[in-house]
Amino acid sequence: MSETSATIIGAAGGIGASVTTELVRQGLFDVLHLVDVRTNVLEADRIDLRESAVVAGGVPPRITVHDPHSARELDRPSDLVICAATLGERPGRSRSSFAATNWELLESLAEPIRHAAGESGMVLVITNPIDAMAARLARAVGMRDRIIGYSLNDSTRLRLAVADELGVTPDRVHAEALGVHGEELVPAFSRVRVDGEPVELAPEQRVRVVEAMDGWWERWHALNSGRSSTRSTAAGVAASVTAMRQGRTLPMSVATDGIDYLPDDAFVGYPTSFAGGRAAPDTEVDLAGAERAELSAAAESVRRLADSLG
Ligand SMILES: NC(=O)c1ccc[n+]([C@@H]2O[C@H](COP(=O)([O-])OP(=O)(O)OC[C@H]3O[C@@H](n4cnc5c(N)ncnc54)[C@H](O)[C@@H]3O)[C@@H](O)[C@H]2O)c1
Repeated sequence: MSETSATIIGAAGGIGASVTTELVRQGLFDVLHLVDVRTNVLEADRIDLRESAVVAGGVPPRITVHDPHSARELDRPSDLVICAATLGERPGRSRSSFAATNWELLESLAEPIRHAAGESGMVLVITNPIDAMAARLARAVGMRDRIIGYSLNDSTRLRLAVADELGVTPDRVHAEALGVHGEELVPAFSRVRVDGEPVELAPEQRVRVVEAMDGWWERWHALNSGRSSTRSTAAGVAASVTAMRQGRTLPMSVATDGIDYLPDDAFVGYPTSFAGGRAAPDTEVDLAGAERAELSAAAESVRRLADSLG
């Protein structure tokens, strides 16, 4: 079997380092290419990661370290390119307020990303605001069906909120939060399942669940921890890698092409199929009319934000 490899851009940051640690812990790739402007941090991490794999009883992956410029010279493309690079995000500000600065950064990284993904690699955008960043990146490098935005944390939070409301453990709950990552969420109440069976939440229960979801960012930033959600994101990225390999469907931000009630040229959180190594909205999914309308408005917002980025 050929070697599996991933490139992590922004690998020295909170999210990049946590994701890398989880990929090593779960032994998901044979080769990891770590990319950041802070290569000294990556060199230290390389030593630590290799030792951690040995302590855990596994075989360390081959780890290479690059600055963004030398990443253009990677000799073989990766199966997965993860982008978690950012500059100067201010705590407490909305995700969309980072759009201009982060797009300027991602635009400068577009060529290394395209090169690292080659002809068949997937690109997972974690940098916020993910939907607009994915939309702009797809306009810059093409490969729309290989770019996805990482929004799984929204669905995790919805599962927790539904579980709390129904008094069950979250492992029994299937729930998908669609729409704009974090800011214009569309909880797909029509698709909530407990133990695989459809469950209808009463209107007042839905209100409480929506309040729990909408208030997450404020509650998190009020703690002033200086951290982003490194553990859940790392666990979610590792779970996404496994789901992609198995060709399963996951709620992620995906190109809206093929969904007739959504605008073209946008990205939005939607049940995403990974069959055949490509990301596409799952056309079997049938949402309630109100959910479709909210999703359409969310996708319009993403398209407008992406258009505004020059
Ligand atoms: N999608 C999600 O669910 C989710 C969850 C948490 C955080 N995020 C987002 O992930 C991003 C990263 O967050 P973080 O907490 O790790 O930030 P961070 O500041 O800790 O890390 C960012 C890293 O990017 C690196 N970087 C800057 N310029 C670079 C360049 N030109 N090339 C390569 N690397 C470069 C920095 O050196 C730094 O190591 C943010 O946009 C954050 O909002 C998304």
